[in-house]
Amino acid sequence: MELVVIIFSCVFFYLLTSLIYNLYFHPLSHFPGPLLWRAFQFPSLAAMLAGNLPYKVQSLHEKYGPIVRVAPNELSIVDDRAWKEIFQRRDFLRPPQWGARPPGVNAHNLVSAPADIHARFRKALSPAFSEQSIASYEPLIREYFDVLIAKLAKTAPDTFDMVAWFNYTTFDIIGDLCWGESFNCLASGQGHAFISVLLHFKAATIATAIKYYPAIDALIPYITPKSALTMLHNVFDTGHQSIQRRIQDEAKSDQSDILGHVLRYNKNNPVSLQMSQEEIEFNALTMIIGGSETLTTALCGALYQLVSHPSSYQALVTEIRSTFQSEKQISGATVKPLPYLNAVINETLRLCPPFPDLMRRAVPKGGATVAGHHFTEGTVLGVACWPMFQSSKHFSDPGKFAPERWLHDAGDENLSHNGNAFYPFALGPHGCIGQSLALLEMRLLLALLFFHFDFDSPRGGFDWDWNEQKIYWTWEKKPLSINVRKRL
Ligand code: HEM
Repeated sequence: MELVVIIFSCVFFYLLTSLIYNLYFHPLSHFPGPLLWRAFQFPSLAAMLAGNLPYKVQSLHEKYGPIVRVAPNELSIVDDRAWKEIFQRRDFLRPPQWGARPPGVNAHNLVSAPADIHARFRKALSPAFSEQSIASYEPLIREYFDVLIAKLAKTAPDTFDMVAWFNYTTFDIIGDLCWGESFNCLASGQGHAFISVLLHFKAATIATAIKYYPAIDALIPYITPKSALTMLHNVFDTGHQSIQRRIQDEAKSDQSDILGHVLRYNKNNPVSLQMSQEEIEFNALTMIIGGSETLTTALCGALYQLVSHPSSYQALVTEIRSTFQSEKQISGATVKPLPYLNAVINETLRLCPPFPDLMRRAVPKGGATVAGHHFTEGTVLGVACWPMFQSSKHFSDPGKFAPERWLHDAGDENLSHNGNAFYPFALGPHGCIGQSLALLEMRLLLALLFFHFDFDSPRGGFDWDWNEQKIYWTWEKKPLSINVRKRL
């Protein structure tokens, strides 16, 4: 009994002193935010685990202004200067809780790597993401898009869950580019068992939240169900075997895909600059996750918004069908300059950003000045696309889907955008490595779809709002039922 009293007293004393320190003596104590969030870590973690954090952070910015204290040592910033001041610096790294590696994995990936290893990875991967290389992937990408179009055309008019079909497409493509093997989802019309393991973002947020409590984190290896670890190891094993098969396949040695570029880079560089086999495997997995779910979100977002906004839908259809008389004319090069298509993509990435949540970085040694404030080493600064892109300081009528705001001759002075606030792919050394690939895929697929088909929603509108969906780093997407008809 006495021991219990001692333990409770210690916990109470610890919480009380933390509260007093965090509220009155912490270097961030003068920044505004709700009392419990300023005092303790758990409110922001609870919002994250409930799938509400970006929405909550947005409402806090509306109440408290451009800088909000969202945890004792963490600020969220919607001042547009923060993008460049944080993300263009190589020494601003993700806090340790956000770059953890799965149990049993020794290699780093782009997300977990310290600055020097990260720079080595980006150098080794850069040939695979040059404009020239991306253009060389187009025939492979086009093959998958043609399969998707054939599948839709086969039963159209019909209703499809486009979340599933976009998922099949993006996974097949990135699997082929990174592992030299497709997941064959499009051909089979079914998801791959492996994909559902990769898309356990909810579980990943739980694992991250636990990292904030080292005592509980230490117990994780003992309390994690064996089945979960087995599933994870199967994923790594599948990746290992696919990459081995690809390396040993003589016929594919000159193939232009992401893996091919990395293998050629290794061949032509000293060991100190190369990526090890384990590093290639872990990074390939990272790119498979980063290069599929993000694109699925963006494509679903575009379809959701266009079907919900008939005048924007019509403007896009007119642009595509008046530019192209035959499908053969549609290519990466011919879709790139289309103004309305690009405006739709920007507006989609603003209202349905594939990474809506806080991107956190720790202030490096020596401190740093961001958004006019000086911060000491270790302070965590976060920028989140959702509250940044929903801020009326940066976008007029921010909740409205209005691709016209991105056109030079919008004809509506009330629609504006602040380009300095808009980095849906982030920027700098940790910015999205796949940005050009993503833009190629989005432009090409949307152009092909709107060239071939007409779309609408089954009940004349969706009975749910995009931003009702929960967010676990990315959106937990509801099925997107769409009527697909061949164009008249
Ligand atoms: C619309 C599509 C996409 C969007 C909006 C997007 C957005 C982003 C953002 C915001 C980041 C920075 C995350 C952070 O700093 O925490 C990022 C990083 C990354 N993205 Fe993308 N992405 C997209 C597509 C892709 C594709 C197609 C790939 C394929 C390879 C990819 C691979 C990656 C990787 C590997 C990183 C980590 C980069 C690093 O830390 O050096 N992404 N992406």
